[in-house]
Amino acid sequence: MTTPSKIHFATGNKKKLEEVNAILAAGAELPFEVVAAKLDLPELQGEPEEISKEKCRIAAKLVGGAVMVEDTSLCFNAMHGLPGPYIKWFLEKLGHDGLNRMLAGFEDKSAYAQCIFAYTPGPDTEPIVFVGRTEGRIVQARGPTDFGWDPVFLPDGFTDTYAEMDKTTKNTISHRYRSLDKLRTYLLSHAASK
Ligand SMILES: O=c1nc[nH]c2c1ncn2[C@H]1C[C@H](O)[C@@H](COP(=O)(O)OP(=O)(O)OP(=O)(O)O)O1
Ligand SMILES: [Mg+2]
Repeated sequence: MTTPSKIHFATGNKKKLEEVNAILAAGAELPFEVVAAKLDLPELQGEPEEISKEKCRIAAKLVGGAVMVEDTSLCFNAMHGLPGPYIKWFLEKLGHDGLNRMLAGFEDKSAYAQCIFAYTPGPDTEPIVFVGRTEGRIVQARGPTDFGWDPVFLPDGFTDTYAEMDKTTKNTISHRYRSLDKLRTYLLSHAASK
């Protein structure tokens, strides 16, 4: 289906919106407009791809048009991918120190950040998903604490945590960048020819 001229990015998270805007602004000019829709979307459970799709269906009904949403997971390999999509509650209840303590009994501190964008051109179309992952490990909190679990995630190949690094660096290596870049490529390839 041809990419519409206007797509809503539905989220309740200001920091996500800032990153999405920055990532899109750093790329080629887009033949469509992305507008923010501040929605309080439910925290669903299940497989991450299904969560993103269902979130997208709900948002598309609310907005009544083309929508993109994303759901972000933080997955501990020692725990076979948990907390995964439930990281929001673990972070809220346990804090950065508690996330480290969860891994105290394990040698393996490796983890990956995963973002799954889901997009639909409208409420009657099945959403499609784009998975982006960044591998790393869980460390003691370092850096500003203004965005979620950024202080405890050290991406592989870096000495700075997500929180410590420049925003522009995070936005070229992050789970969110990798997922959104795939969605952008898809949307561009389906745009009406100019
Ligand atoms: O890059 C990130 N760096 C650090 N923390 C992050 C990041 N991205 C999401 N997060 C946090 C927010 C929430 O505690 C959980 C994901 O839950 P998630 O449902 O996807 O986000 P949310 O409820 O804040 O916003 P939304 O309205 O889009 O669902 O991880
Ligand atoms: Mg959420």
